[in-house]
Amino acid sequence: MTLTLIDLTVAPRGASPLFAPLGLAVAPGTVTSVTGPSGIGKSTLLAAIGGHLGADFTVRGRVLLDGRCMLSLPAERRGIGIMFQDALLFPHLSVADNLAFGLSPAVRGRAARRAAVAEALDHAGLQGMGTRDPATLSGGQRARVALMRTLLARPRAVLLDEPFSGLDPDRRARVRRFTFDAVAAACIPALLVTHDAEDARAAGGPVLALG
Ligand SMILES: Nc1ncnc2c1ncn2[C@@H]1O[C@H](COP(=O)(O)OP(=O)(O)OP(=O)(O)O)[C@@H](O)[C@H]1O
Repeated sequence: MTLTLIDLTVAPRGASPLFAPLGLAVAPGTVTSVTGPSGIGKSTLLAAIGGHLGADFTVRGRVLLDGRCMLSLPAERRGIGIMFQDALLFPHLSVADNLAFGLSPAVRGRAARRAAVAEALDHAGLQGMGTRDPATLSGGQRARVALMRTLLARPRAVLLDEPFSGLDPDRRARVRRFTFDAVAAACIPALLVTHDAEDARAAGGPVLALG
């Protein structure tokens, strides 16, 4: 699965485009970083790719996933996962139920779904914590649950919007490694919006500087 942007621009209705036309190919399992000054349109770019932009924006150009054009599809048919800064977990659901919520409907049957959630907990280093209330987890643990929840939906690409910015430097480095490894294991393309040069370096892929 490759994510390709061709001459992509996004403009608030009646205004000029936020950034010059973008061209980019993100290979499966790799992370391309998106940097740029505040307000240049990084989050708006991700929303446009994911299909979450309101009608007050005009998107031009093309977004392809394995050659298939995404822009005419609604968000739910694009299969593109998004993870935001301070990714929120549902406070009224246990950690395991938060993960189950993200799980793709393609995983059928109670036993298979339970096994998939247990595997995700294992992966996130949270064995035995499925019954916990998310509020009792550390910031790093919550970030890992949020990432696993995004990946359990089996997205065909993933967009990460400052997902590490709420974490202290030590946790940040560990969650970052975990995230990039998970993207590689899922073999899907990822875009990472970040203000942090260390994030971009650790991502290992090209850096797209807007503005
Ligand atoms: N509904 C809207 N109508 C017009 N302009 C908007 C609307 N929503 C956002 N904008 C503008 O679009 C621009 C891009 O915002 P966006 O949040 O994508 O920037 P960003 O690069 O992600 O910034 P930051 O790094 O601060 O998160 C901003 O200048 C913002 O003021």
